[in-house]
Amino acid sequence: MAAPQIPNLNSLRRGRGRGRGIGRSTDNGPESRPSGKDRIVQGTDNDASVSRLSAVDLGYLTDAYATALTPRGSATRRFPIINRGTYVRTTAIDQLVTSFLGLYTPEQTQAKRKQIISLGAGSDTRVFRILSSRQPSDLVYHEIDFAVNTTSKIQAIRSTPQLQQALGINTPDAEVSISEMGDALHSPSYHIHPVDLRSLSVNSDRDLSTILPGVERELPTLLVSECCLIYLTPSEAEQVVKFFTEHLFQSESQPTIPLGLVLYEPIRPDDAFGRTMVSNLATRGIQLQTLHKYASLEAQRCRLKEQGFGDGQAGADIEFIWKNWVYEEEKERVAGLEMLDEMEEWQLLARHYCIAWGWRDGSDASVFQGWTTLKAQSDN
Ligand SMILES: C[S@@+](CC[C@H](N)C(=O)[O-])C[C@H]1O[C@@H](n2cnc3c(N)ncnc32)[C@H](O)[C@@H]1O
Repeated sequence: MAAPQIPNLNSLRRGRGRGRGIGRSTDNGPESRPSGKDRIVQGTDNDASVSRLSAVDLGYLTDAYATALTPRGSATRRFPIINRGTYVRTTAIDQLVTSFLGLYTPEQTQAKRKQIISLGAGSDTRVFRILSSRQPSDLVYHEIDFAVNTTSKIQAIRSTPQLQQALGINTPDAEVSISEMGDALHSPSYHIHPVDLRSLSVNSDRDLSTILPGVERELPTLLVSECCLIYLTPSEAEQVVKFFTEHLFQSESQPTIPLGLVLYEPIRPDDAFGRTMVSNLATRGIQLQTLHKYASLEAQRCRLKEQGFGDGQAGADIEFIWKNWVYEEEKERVAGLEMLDEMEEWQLLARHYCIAWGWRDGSDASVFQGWTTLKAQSDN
């Protein structure tokens, strides 16, 4: 990239960016005029970042980037059961992601490049944790969210050298561009897209490179929906997944690309705890729209199979993962951080959230090999 096009992240201001052809992001469907419901959904990211910071501050998680990505003044100590839930959810998804990425060898980065696309990434810190440990990068990481949330994230990146360093974009010659509106960011290993997922349609006649610039259609790819698709209607959520399985990563001219999906979402809405969970969220205007359709682990596995991940589907609730994925020593460490005397409440809460994962091997069965060894839950 020629020097005059390289923006300085510290001095860039809204509206002065000189992005490489990244225009104003007004063409992404329903988000141009956010409804009240959309605003509430966008605001759920705040809850997620505050919970993450609470778990970090108390020693559950190590995450050097959580403070920079939580709105100033909003740090709050969560209840012990919430902190433990955040710990299990984060470390379990980390485990799935690490297994997908495989061992890091700086010499072979080009040969083994992979791609992650995080749906509704909000202020998630995973990209900073991963890229800071894989330089030079063997990974292209994409994050999609509403423009309001991508703009805040980009503002945090602009004002925090530590975040820029993690992304490898802290040097004067770094190839990075930010859109005029300050809502899209593109660099060799990291892209932030201000896109309403509901605008991703298999019937779109738009040039794919303009919808999600930087996506490499030939790389083994992992989609992550950490509490995101649940806010869409069942048909919208299905359309989003189809966009990737049938449109972006499927073409007659290339062998099928290895593709996986990791979901984290609530389940079991129909028992007493589930009903209370749903009605508590409803009082805040939050509706978990796919919850009844994918109400059990079995329903999640069927969903994955039907929606293009035919080579493997598995899932487990958070309680199962705590019991079966966390080593005894680590359990003791975590249990020692805070008194958790509401054991029954923890179990109830943890049984109402799950992680489900599914994949198709495509041209390379080794990509998701590691997932076959993870302990999954066979019941409902
Ligand atoms: C509960 S937050 C989770 C954030 C992040 N994945 C995490 O776990 O920390 C849900 C996120 O999904 C995003 N989201 C929900 N519906 C979306 C849509 N239609 N398009 C883009 N992003 C969406 C919200 O804006 C929000 O940032």
